[in-house]
Amino acid sequence: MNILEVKNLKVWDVHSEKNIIKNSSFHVESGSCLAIVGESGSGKSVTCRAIMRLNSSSLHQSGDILFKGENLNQLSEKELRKKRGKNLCMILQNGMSAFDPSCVVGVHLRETLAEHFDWNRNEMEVKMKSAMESVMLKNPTEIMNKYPHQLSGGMLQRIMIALAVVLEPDIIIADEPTTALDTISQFEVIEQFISLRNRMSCSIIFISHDLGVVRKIADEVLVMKDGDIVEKGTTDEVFSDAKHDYTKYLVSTRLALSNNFKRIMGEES
Ligand SMILES: Nc1ncnc2c1ncn2[C@@H]1O[C@H](COP(=O)(O)OP(=O)(O)OP(=O)(O)O)[C@@H](O)[C@H]1O
Repeated sequence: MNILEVKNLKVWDVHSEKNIIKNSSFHVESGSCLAIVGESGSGKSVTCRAIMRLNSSSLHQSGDILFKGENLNQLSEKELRKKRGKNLCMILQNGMSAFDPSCVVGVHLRETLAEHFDWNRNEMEVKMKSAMESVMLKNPTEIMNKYPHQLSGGMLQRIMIALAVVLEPDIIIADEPTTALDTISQFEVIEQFISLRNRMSCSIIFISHDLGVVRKIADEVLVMKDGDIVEKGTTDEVFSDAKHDYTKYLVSTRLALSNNFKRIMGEES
């Protein structure tokens, strides 16, 4: 069953009249992970933000975004707000931008949970603590009393994943969630995504430049170039039998890069 079906999505800039997403159609199966790959500027983030209807107001969009059969493109902003977080949850590149810098993270977490659940403060803290421990964050109480700038990028990403564990969304959209992290934190955050996938039955849309990670985490891959989907298929198909020249190029150059990286790190290629 498809949890999300995007049909004929078009996004354009009303000022420049540039077509950013030309005519995209794809689906996400329940419980599966779809990776979106493609060069910088190909339209990966705009596609994901269009699903959540979070693009800036100068970008207009048309088409159908069917979430469990309901067209998100036709909901009012108020109706959609109820779905963001609880049904569709977005984890961004930079954890710092997701948190309010003026309050400790516990306040932000409680405010988010209060929008969706009737839990009292104690119930919220118990659930958040257990979720934070499950993503290997030690001392959750201490962390909840810190401001975002007092925590590392990797910790903030893991707090976002812990929040997703508590919210139990149907779909998590992760837009290059490890780009801003150092190699060790990247590895830890990816491990948490894989464990999240295994524990929860949620679906994931995962944008990444790292084809090594995509190969590890995704069931299906969608390749974008200049606002078009040039290829889609299962991860095995795309990596072993790419049809489009651009995908072949991407797979050969990116895997060569990651093999080189492994060699530098002293690992087998
Ligand atoms: N608010 C905006 N107004 C106008 N153009 C935009 C806006 N946001 C994105 N774009 C343009 O849309 C195109 C696609 O951008 P997008 O951020 O989706 O690329 P991307 O594939 O996610 O790239 P990256 O991998 O670098 O994040 C780019 O040409 C970008 O300049």
